Amino acid sequence: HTDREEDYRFLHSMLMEKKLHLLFKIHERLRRFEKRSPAPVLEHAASLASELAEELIDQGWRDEVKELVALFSKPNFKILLAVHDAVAQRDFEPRLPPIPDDALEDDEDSVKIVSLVKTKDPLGATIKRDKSTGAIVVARIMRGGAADKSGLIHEGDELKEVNGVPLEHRKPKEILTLLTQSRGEVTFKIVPASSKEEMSSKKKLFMQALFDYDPNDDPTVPSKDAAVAFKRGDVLRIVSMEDDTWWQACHLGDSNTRAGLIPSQQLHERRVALQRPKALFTPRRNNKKSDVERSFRLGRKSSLAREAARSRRWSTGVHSSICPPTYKEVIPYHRDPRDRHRLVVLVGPSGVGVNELKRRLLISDPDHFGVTVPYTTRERRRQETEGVDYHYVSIHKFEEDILNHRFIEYGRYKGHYYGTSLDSVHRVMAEGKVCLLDVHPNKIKHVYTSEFKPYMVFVKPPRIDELRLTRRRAKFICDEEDKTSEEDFEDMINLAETIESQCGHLFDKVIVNGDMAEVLRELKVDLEKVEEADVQWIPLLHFN
Ligand SMILES: Nc1ncnc2c1ncn2[C@@H]1O[C@H](COP(=O)(O)OP(=O)(O)OP(=O)(O)O)[C@@H](O)[C@H]1O
Repeated sequence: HTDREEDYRFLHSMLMEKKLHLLFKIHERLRRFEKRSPAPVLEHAASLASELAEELIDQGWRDEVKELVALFSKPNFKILLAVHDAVAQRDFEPRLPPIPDDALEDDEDSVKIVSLVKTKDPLGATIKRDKSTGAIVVARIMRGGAADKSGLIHEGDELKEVNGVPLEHRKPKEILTLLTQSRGEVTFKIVPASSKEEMSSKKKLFMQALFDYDPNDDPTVPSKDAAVAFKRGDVLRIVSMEDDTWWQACHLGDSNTRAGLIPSQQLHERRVALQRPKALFTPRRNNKKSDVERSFRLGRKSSLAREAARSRRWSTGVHSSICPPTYKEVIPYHRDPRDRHRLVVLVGPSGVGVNELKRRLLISDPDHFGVTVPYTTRERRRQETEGVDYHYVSIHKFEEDILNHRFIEYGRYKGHYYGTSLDSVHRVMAEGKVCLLDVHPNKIKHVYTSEFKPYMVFVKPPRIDELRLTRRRAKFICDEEDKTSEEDFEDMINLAETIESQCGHLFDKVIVNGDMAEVLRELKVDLEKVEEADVQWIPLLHFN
């Protein structure tokens, strides 16, 4: 922040600078071309240009020819072509030195000399001491790393020397130091493993991480440099599952194609099991009244509906097998613009603000978003409209639909049925809109299908102090009577924990509903990103 005029003037002149605009243009072009992965057509553009210039001189002196020859002679253009050729010839890659003479004198005919050039990246290999023979062997080769790319070092190979230093009687730690300290060319003397089967898995396997992992916080990782950090929701391409404890994976969206170590599902499950299981939490209070299910309404609550919402509490019986979230197998989905939008499902503990978020999203873009119209058996009120507020049906019809499994969920309140039917979701989707639906965690399975390909959003309360502050402030602004008690806030937080621990693996996005404006913005940006993404990641489960 500044008030100084000269700063403004500087900023203004910088933003008006033609060079800056050109840089942006180049940046945009590069981004566009990057997606096409262009390959050079020829490797000697510079010499071609000079040959052409010479020939053109003999072609007479038409204006176009003159212009072209002048262009060819410009230093900028020449440099551009030289850079092009360097890239095309991959001239930037380091050159390997000749093989040392003494290597050829070795009488062990099975010994192999391998020279690799080490950049600042690690070599992409881990070593261990073979317990039976005492030899130093290559334990793992990271897919895509320098060692792997060379194709010359394999798992199980015995390392005899590094840069002429014999490794006999050396500890793996000492060898690691030797390797880390070496820069540029590194020469290995290797006894190749007798026979090693290459892992050849034609099928690509993608896993979405359901937890955050940072190798820097993990004292048990075999090599921090060789490991891959990731966040919940990131997609990893698994390249090897041979090892029970450490898988190898590439981080998608990362320009680095080198594979690294990630904890296997088994390892992470074991680690979580050693921690105190949160899922065994029992809520402090019993539910006040019967579990009158969902609020089948959209707009601001009428006093009656508010009363219903207060008496209603999510059932804590969120039944699903308790297994810690690790990875979820996903497959790429390229949405055709003619395809229906994915269903957006919002889940959260009662009172967290699921309906409020849904309502605001809808208001923000009613042409894009749509919500289902609930069914009810109660009488239509004077100000209500059929098909807008509710679909009014008879008890007989409602019960028939229950038997025919037409409801995603339904409940009874003051003797009347209320419910959301699958048909109403279809209707919104058929209009070409993004259908926003809120469901009880127990009912997720009804919409967790390949047809709906739901994008699951978990709406979570913020920490108690922020929850208290935001809710009370909102009540104050709306001049509403504040009946939300401290216990309600605590229940909400506890229930959110239960839902997350039991259904966390189903959620694509977790959003903390603190400041409403901020949350709305975040959710909109997220939903836009999902829609615009070239590839969306859908759980394989949807297709089973
Ligand atoms: N971020 C927020 N800041 C302030 N107040 C909020 C926020 N989110 C929701 N609220 C308020 O909290 C109350 C409960 O929200 P809402 O009705 O959307 O909850 P819900 O999750 O749909 O619960 P229920 O299923 O019980 O209706 C409403 O008065 C709403 O305006």
